[in-house]
Parts: sequence; structure tokens; C-alpha cells
Amino acid sequence: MIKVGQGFDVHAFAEGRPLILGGVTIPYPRGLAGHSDADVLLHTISDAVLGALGKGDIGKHFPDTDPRFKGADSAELMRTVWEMAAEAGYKLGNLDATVIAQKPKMAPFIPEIRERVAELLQAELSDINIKATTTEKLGFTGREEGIAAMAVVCLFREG
Ligand SMILES: Nc1ccn([C@@H]2O[C@H](COP(=O)(O)O)[C@@H](O)[C@H]2O)c(=O)n1
Ligand SMILES: C[C@@]1(CO)OP(=O)(O)OP(=O)(O)OC[C@H]1O
Repeated sequence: MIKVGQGFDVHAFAEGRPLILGGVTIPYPRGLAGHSDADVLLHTISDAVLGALGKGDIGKHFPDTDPRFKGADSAELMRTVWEMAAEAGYKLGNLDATVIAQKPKMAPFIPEIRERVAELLQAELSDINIKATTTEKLGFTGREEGIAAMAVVCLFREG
């Protein structure tokens, strides 16, 4: 059985917060606003996994009205999401994700993010692809108002 899921998320920049993307803290003067640590990349990947499982989205499982998730570590949220997939017998086929950000330059951080995501999804590094693109200074990402991310996952299991 093969299942495919996609994710998309956006968070606005905010002063006085660390920038955490893919479970990695990126040195940058601003972070992202959110109820959790606002890791837009892990939220996107989590949504893609939940989509493949037909189990809604992270807002359904971890509501932003619930004080338990205030300041939550999105890596822990994604670990919980992946447990749902593993318990249903799924393994990761592959993940392809894109961070849409005018700044910061993501390239230097992508190897560490890949490793972190591979560990969280109990996957081979070669099955994890993380990309970045600007929007050529166009739109809200181009104006450096926030960061968007999108992801596609393929899960598989026997039978
Ligand atoms: N935040 C970003 C955005 C892009 N990159 C890398 O630069 C390449 C060129 O970006 P364009 O938007 O001009 O196509 C892109 O392919 C990425 O490798 C980046 O590291 N961080
Ligand atoms: C992760 C959650 C939960 O803390 O909060 P946010 O960090 O605000 O993220 P978002 O992607 O807006 O929605 C999912 C939320 O339920």
C-alpha cells in the first residue's frame, strides 16, 4: 500500500524569537511567530504525513488554543505524528520539502536539517530532500514578512 500526502504552512516573522527550521536553530535576527516554536518546515512535513494517513492536520491534533502546546517543540509534535504512521505499519518512501524564504540563506543549514528530519522520521538520509527557494523578492516572503514551506511525502507498507 502506498499513500501520498502534501503539506503547506506559513508563519510570520517576529522579533525576539529564535528561528527554528527543520528542528535546527538558525542564527538570524528574527524568528517566527506562533503558538508553538513556529517551526514552519516541521509543521509542513507533519501535515504531509497526516495527510497521507488521512488523519487531518496538526491543528486538529495539537490545537493552538491548548496551553499544553504553547511554546511546544515542533520536533516532539512531529515525533508524535510519526508514531501514528509507524503504529499503522508505514515507513517513509521519500520526503521532498521546500522552504520558501527570501532570507536567511538556507543552503548552509540544509545538511543538518536533513539529518534531523531523517532521525525524526526514522528514515534513510537518501530518502529526505530539503530545498529552498526565494520568491525573487515578490509577495510576502519576498518582502521578508514571513516564511512558507511545502512538502510531499510518500509512505508505504506491506498489504
Ligand atoms: N532562502 C533561500 C533561498 C534559496 N536558497 C538557494 O539559492 C538557490 C537560488 O534561489 P532562487 O530563489 O534564486 O531560485 C536555491 O536553489 C537554493 O539552493 C537558499 O539557500 N536559501
Ligand atoms: C503547532 C500549533 C500548536 O501549537 O501552533 P502554531 O505554532 O501556531 O502553528 P500553526 O501551523 O499555525 O498551527 C498548528 C498549531 O496547532
